[in-house]
Amino acid sequence: MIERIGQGHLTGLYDVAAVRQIEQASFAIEGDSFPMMERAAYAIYRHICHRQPSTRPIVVLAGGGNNGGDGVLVAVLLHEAGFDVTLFDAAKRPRTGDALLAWEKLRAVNVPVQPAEAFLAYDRSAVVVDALLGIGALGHPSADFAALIDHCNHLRQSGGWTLAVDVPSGLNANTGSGSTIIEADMVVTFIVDKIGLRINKGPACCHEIVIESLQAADLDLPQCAHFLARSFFRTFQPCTRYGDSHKGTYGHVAVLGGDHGFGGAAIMSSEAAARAGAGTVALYSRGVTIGAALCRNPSIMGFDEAQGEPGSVLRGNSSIIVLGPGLGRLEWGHRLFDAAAQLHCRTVLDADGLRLLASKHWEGGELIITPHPGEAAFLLGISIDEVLNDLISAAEQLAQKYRAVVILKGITSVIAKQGEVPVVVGAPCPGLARGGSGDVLTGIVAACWAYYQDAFTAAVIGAGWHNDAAIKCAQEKGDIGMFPQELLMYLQKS
Ligand SMILES: NC(=O)C1=CN([C@@H]2O[C@H](COP(=O)(O)OP(=O)(O)OC[C@H]3O[C@@H](n4cnc5c(N)ncnc54)[C@H](OP(=O)(O)O)[C@@H]3O)[C@@H](O)[C@H]2O)[C@H](O)CC1
Ligand SMILES: [K+]
Repeated sequence: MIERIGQGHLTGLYDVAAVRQIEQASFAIEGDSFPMMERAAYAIYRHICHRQPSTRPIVVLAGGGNNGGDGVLVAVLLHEAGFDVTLFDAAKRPRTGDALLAWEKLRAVNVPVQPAEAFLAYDRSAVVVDALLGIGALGHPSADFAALIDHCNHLRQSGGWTLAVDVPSGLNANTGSGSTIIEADMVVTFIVDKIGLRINKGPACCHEIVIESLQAADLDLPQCAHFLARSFFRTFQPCTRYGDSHKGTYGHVAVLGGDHGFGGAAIMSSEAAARAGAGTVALYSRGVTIGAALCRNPSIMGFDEAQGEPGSVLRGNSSIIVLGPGLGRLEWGHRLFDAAAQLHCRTVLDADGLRLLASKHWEGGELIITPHPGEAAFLLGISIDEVLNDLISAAEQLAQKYRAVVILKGITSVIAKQGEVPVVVGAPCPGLARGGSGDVLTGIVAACWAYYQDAFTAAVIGAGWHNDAAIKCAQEKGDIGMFPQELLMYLQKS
């Protein structure tokens, strides 16, 4: 259980196997599977009516499976309501089961149908309903499907609007991976929220996700992860100050690092800890870095390495150490890493600190580690593709191997701890794709850990808060215009 986050804010993310189980249980209760397909189609139809003018042309791309079946029934509903709808048929073999029943309905009302290849010449600014592939897709889309997906994305770039049925075609609903994927303005996903929509490439292809439960059976199945939506930060202020508090109430963060050439990383991390509300923040670094840090932010305490040992910057063993930003891989960094381990304080470990963790045994305090997929691959001794193809498992393996709370960074981040359901946080923010974003994250997470005693809570709230502030910052400054340290000014903006 995560401190401060009510269960209502954490929603379940499921894999395809769980969806199939729920589907089968629902069909058994209802004694028929077609009514659920009809409810799916009606849900899509309602969203289109709500979002798009009835004068806009609508294209339905329908595959041969049940995802295509949903699309076929949507075309029927739209046609009956007077929309200008054309269905492009991408089935490669005769339809069967529910998909065939849907097709017979379409034939009965004479919806205009064209072969899928004709879509490649379609150039109107339309609403496209993507019903090519759903949770039954196997592997990458075939070449002809990939061409349809590319053309759909091209139309969207030129003013189209795309709604994906259940899953954007080309996206693996379990792993969030894919080569050619539909970019959907809206994804109407059925029964439960699916893990692949929320991790890896999923969030970048699903601009808005709506879950339609379709009155499915309510089974208590294991969740792959929980999801903490950004909306949590609309009402939750992570570093609330209380009237009767003092600086000691909010803990102490000590950033150790910033070797020659990398001073900025340690400066950003310490500044982030201060802005995120740690009671006191100290930076232990090279003299030149300390000078620059104090010029930027005199509220931190700067300790030149010439003045003493790293331990001198702690305030008792409840201090939080940040180790990694600007640590470097030279002898200086190695010494600092060994010295930090000896202090036995709770430690947030990132960047070069993770490289050292892979080669040295950590006998220090409790750890939060914050690898990106490349660092995770290195720490686990596997390839980056293996990490990306199962981010949840990679995060869990790291948590177990290093006995740490893990923030596996990506478009969204996966937070894992042994014995806890992993949590996915965040939403795409291209402005974060630059050096320094991770340094700022470590400072924010350290500050959160200084006032929430629980590491998992600090990691979840810290990672989500960093992402939320970054999105607000990018909205004002632009993805290219924002510097990582500038997101700190948005930590308290509602
Ligand atoms: N009543 C219900 O069953 C409901 C189903 N819903 C919707 O159904 C889909 C899942 O449907 P399913 O038929 O299991 O699978 P899909 O339609 O997603 O995919 C199967 C078809 O796709 C072809 N396929 C598979 N992989 C590829 C690929 N890599 N490239 C191209 N084509 C591919 C496959 O073709 P074959 O030649 O292999 O037969 C099938 O034609 C679910 O997502 C929902 O949308 C609703 O939940 C409502 C109730
Ligand atoms: K689809």
